[in-house]
Parts: sequence; structure tokens; C-alpha cells
Amino acid sequence: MALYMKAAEILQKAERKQAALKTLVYDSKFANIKQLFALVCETQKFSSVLQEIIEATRLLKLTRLKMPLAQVLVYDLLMGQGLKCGGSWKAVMMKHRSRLQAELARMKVKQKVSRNEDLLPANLQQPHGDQLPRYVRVNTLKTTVEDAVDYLKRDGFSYLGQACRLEDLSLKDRHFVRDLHLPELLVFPPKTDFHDHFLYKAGHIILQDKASCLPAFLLHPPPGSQVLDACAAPGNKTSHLAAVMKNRGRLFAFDLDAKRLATMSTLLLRAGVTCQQLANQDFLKVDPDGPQYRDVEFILLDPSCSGSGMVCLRDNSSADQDKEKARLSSLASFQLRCLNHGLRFPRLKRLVYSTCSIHRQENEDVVAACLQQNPSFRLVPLLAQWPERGLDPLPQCLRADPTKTRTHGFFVALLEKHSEAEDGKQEAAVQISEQEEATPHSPPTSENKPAASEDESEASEMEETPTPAGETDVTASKKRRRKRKKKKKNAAAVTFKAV
Ligand SMILES: C[S@@+](CC[C@H](N)C(=O)[O-])C[C@H]1O[C@@H](n2cnc3c(N)ncnc32)[C@H](O)[C@@H]1O
Repeated sequence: MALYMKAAEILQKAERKQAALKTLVYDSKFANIKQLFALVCETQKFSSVLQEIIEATRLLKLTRLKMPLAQVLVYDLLMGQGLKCGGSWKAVMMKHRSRLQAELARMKVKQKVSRNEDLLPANLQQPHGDQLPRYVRVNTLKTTVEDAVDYLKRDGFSYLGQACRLEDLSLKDRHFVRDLHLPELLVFPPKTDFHDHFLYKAGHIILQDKASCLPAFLLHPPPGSQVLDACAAPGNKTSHLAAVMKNRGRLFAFDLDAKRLATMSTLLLRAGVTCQQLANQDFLKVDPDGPQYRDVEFILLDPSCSGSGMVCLRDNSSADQDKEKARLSSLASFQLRCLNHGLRFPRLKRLVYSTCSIHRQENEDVVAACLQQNPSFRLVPLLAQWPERGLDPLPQCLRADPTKTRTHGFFVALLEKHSEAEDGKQEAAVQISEQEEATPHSPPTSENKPAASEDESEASEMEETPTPAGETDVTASKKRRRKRKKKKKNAAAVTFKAV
């Protein structure tokens, strides 16, 4: 019953606009956050349907329930787990079950539809959280993709190989594939639950939406580098960065929220991350010229945003449009300040900016304003084969979207210092030689083109990868010198532990 009470409390607070749904769930300290989050999201999504059922059956009058709790209970009874969590209200609700079911059936007949989904207003009928594939990032700090695949096969999942098209990500039963864009990502049918799985509990796999894996993949700091994650908690991208860096180098991670940072510390420990230095600090107050940070070359900036891309968090109410406008404008100005601040780090080479927002105001507008204020930086064109581009005039950036990319809504831009563009190809070559030779997908640097290939799947594997075969001898010898230099640097690199 605690689950239902807590969900009702959160829905009521969200209705009063006390905070975003996600924040309320996060701050609730409820034991099973995932379960609570799913219940709250779904109840909110169906709230107009649930309200109609409750009113038509006069449930509030007959039971003395209040609307938010009634909505949660009716949702779980008719569309969810069937009130498996029990509690004192279960017996009461069971008495009214037939009438509630009959009312739901009557609504479907009236609207000539067969699924609960079809009762939703048109703007809510797009794919949502639990219809998206379950993405699983293999944590290469603890295992390999091959070993994870073998383990999952032995566990009864059926591996269909490498996906070649987006359609291959529509999976059923216990089938799974390797993602077509991100090499360490496995894709399962929606709602596949790994929370009790050994690989998850042991930190061998991380449950992370595909779009959210893009920033670390695209930034791709080489092992041994100095990297900064500006707004880091709860740390999925931080652990991904550490995996890309092979735990070598230094990874500064900041967050303002002490509680989220504490959660992050636990997650990083489970993921086997050792190169991090966490700080409960305002990123905007970090001194870019401070001696600690003067060698920072890569920054991941994933600041607070409206969360409008998170499918189950989409607020479809038309109320308070003025408030929403003001909120977006304040978020955008915070995001721009963070971005400008990030570009002040003296040795910065590349910065990746991402949001889980679908609003132009928080995405292209912020990046365009920043580029105007920082002419020494430019955008790196990202993954040529990614189907959803940044809005005009920034097609170099990526957007993600449930229908076009089968992910939550997301935005990513990669900014690079002009001077870096010149040796971008060499840098990429060094990175590639330092990664496993066989790594199928490599992230882009500026100006490189997808390698030509007649085989479509091979082309997608070689996406945005400069062709090492095309290097001149001079490039190759520079590469060797750089590699030797880097090896020396790595040997001297200090590994920081979480504080
Ligand atoms: C979108 S979340 C980051 C998610 C994270 N990158 C991940 O992948 O797990 C934004 C985070 O920024 C933090 N934050 C907001 N303002 C900040 C600031 N001025 N300095 C540092 N962190 C900040 C918030 O507490 C929140 O945890």
C-alpha cells in the first residue's frame, strides 16, 4: 500500500507544480524508485481516462477515496499489475472491480477502439517509455560485449546478431541484438526487466537509454586524458566516460545536489570506476584557470533541462503556458552560462553538450548563441547515418525521438576548438590505434567522412571513421611519436578515488 500512497502523494504535488515528477520521485526516498516512477508516469498519462471512469462509477463517493489515490488504484487494477501490492484498499477496490471494468469497456466501445492506449488524447498516443526498446550498455570496465552476450544466451535470451536497420530494434520474446550505432549497446524488447539480473547487480551492464549513451561515445576522450563531467549525477554518462577512458586519466565530476551525488558514488563503485574525482560543487564556480583543471581537454555538459524528451514526463497540460515559457527561458540562460563557462577551460579541445529536452530553445538556440559568443569553436558534424538531425541551421547536431530513433527525446552537439580541427584526423587515428583494433564503430572528429563501403552493414560499422589505410608515412610516424608520448603520460597519471 505504501507504493500507492506515495504515488498518490507525488501526483498531487506534481499537480500543484511543486516540482517536476522525476524530482519528486527521486526525492521520495521510496525503496523501489523504478517501480514508483513507472506507476506515477503511467497514472499521470492515463489521468483523463481514469478520471472519467472514476466519475462515471461515482467511486469517490462510494469509497471516500481522494482523486489522486483513486486514480493510482484504478490504474493499477484495470491497466497495471492488478493491485498486486495489496494493502487495505484492495478489498474495497475489488468490490467495485466489475463496475470499473465495465466502464472502461463502455468507453472503448463508444470510441470504437480496442486498446487502453487508444483512449488517450492524440498527443499522448506516441510511443512512450515502456514501448521503447530496453537498451543495455555493456560496462567494458567489468566485462566484454562478447562475454555479456554469451552469459545472456546461457540465461535463455536468443541473440540475433548485429542490427543493421532501425527496424531490427523492434524485438519480441527473449530476442536481443547488438545496436547499429553504438558498439557496446545491446537491445532487448520493451519492458525486459534486468533490475534483478546478476549482470546488472554486479555492474556488468548499465540500463541506459541509447540516446543518453551518445554524449560519452561522441566525446570519446582517449585513455589517459583529463576529462570533466560538469553536471554529473546520477552518473550514467560519467561511468560511460570512465569506460571509454579505460579508467585511465582523470575524470572530474561535479554536481550541486549532494543526494544525487551520493547515489552516483554508489553507482560508480558498482561499475568499477576508479578514475573519478567527485565534488559537490556548482560547476559555474569551478575556476577554469585553477591549477587542477588546466589540463582538462574534454568536457561533457549535460545540464538540468526541462526533461521534455523523457517520454513519460511530457507535460501535455496547456495550463500555465506563461510559467512554462518563463521556466524554459530561465533554463536556457542557465544552459548557455554553463556552456560558455565550459569553453573557458584553457586546454579544452572538445565539449559535448546534451539535453533530454525537445525544445529548440534549450538546444539549437543555446548552441547557436554560444557559437556566436565563442568564435574559436565550431560544431563537429556527427554520425552521418543518424536519422534525426539538429534543427536548421545546425544539422551537424543530433536529435533523438521515440518514433525516428526509438529512444527518448534528446539533443547532442559536439563543439571543437578551431585549432583542433586541423589535427583532428591525427587525433582520431591515435584514438583508434589505442582502442581495440576491432572496435566496429568509432566516434567522429571534425571533417572526417564515413568510409566508403558497398556493404551496408559494414558501412554502418565504419561510420564516421577515418580510414587508417589512407594515412601518409608522415602521419604514421607522428602517430607513433604521439603514442609513445601518451604512454609515458599514462604511466605518470594519478588515479583519483571518489571523495
Ligand atoms: C540532467 S542531470 C545530469 C544527468 C547525468 N549527466 C547522467 O547522465 O546521469 C543534471 C544535473 O545537473 C545538476 N546541476 C544543476 N545545476 C548545477 C550546477 N550549477 N553545477 C553542477 N551541477 C548542477 C543537477 O543536480 C542534476 O543532477
